[in-house]
Amino acid sequence: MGAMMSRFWFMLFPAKEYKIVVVGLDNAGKTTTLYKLHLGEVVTTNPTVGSNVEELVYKNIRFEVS
Ligand SMILES: Nc1nc2c(ncn2[C@@H]2O[C@H](COP(=O)(O)OP(=O)(O)OP(=O)(O)O)[C@@H](O)[C@H]2O)c(=O)[nH]1
Ligand SMILES: [Mg+2]
Repeated sequence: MGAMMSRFWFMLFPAKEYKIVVVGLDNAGKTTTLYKLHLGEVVTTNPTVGSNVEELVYKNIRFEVS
């Protein structure tokens, strides 16, 4: 029921979408910040090879953060 209501809500009021690219020096905390926003907790990280991409939803706004 909740999932159906949620789908109906997003059909009526589609989420705005933004793409955000986070850049910074090595070891600056980019991955830590991304996963804190995504998971709500501080995770143990390793130096990123390539990039991390996650989708976050905040106040009906969808962010693709990489
Ligand atoms: N003290 C402190 N340490 C942090 C903070 N944010 C991240 N760190 C630590 O800094 C180190 C590097 O964090 P990452 O998130 O991996 O940094 P990054 O910018 O993604 O690094 P690269 O992927 O190598 O470019 C980790 O040991 C984190 O635990 C912070 O706000 N305070
Ligand atoms: Mg990283």
